Amino acid sequence: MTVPAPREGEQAAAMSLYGLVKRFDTKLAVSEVSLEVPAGSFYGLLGPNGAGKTTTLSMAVGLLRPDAGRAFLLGYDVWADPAAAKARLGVLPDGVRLFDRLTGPELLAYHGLLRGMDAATVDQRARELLDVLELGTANRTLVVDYSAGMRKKIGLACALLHAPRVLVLDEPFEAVDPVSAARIREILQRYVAGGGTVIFSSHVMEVVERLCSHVAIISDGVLRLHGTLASVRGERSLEDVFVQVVGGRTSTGSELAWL
Ligand SMILES: Nc1ncnc2c1ncn2[C@@H]1O[C@H](COP(=O)(O)OP(=O)(O)OP(=O)(O)O)[C@@H](O)[C@H]1O
Repeated sequence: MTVPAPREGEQAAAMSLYGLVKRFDTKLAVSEVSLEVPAGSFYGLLGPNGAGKTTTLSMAVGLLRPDAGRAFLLGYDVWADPAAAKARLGVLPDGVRLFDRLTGPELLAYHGLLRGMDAATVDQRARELLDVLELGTANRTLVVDYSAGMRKKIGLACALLHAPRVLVLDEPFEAVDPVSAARIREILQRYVAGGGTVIFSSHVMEVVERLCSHVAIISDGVLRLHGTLASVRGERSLEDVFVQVVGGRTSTGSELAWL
């Protein structure tokens, strides 16, 4: 496939995807997904379970090699020039695979070293992140012993540590308590107001409706709708649009009658 070369740097879209395809055996998980995420947007990727959100985002950030298509991050080819792309990117991956035999501060220090940051900056930012995300009291706990929500939060801290230009977050609010969710929303809103771009996947319409400037809806590996929140939603609620686009089985009223 011929792909127009996106502009690099300041003028580039935060993320450009061209015809991404991924197949697992006979299952076509992602089918020709193309998407442009404007710099400075708060972009929500919506879809039902198994729609292909994680697979798409994994290919977009260089964690899963596409069968076809290309992904650009701020104009840098994620697969051909991974160092340039990944230097500008923070990722909270699905399932948050972490080096979990470390404490939170150790994990952040390790991430900082991998990113080539100086120790004093890492130390100062790590302290702030642990404090803001209310992980400071668990400083001596190994990440392996963290709860699911705490793992999400330390994963987010790792993604933020090097102050990336673009954040890609897989279900950042999943398993997180309401107080922490509010804190995370606040951090992300401030980050976008400061010029950053957030792309995140979610099932929660209310969160997407509250935060996002743009949304995309994916189902069965196909991008069904995308654009600004206002253009996708129109006069309806996002949930109505989602249900209409994604479809789903209609209740007969007699299911699970034995229950
Ligand atoms: N490693 C894998 N091997 C085989 N099939 C896979 C693999 N990863 C994903 N799939 C399949 O690809 C499809 C898309 O999965 P994906 O995890 O991208 O969906 P999702 O939209 O993130 O779902 P959820 O909201 O439930 O997390 C699903 O049918 C899933 O079973």
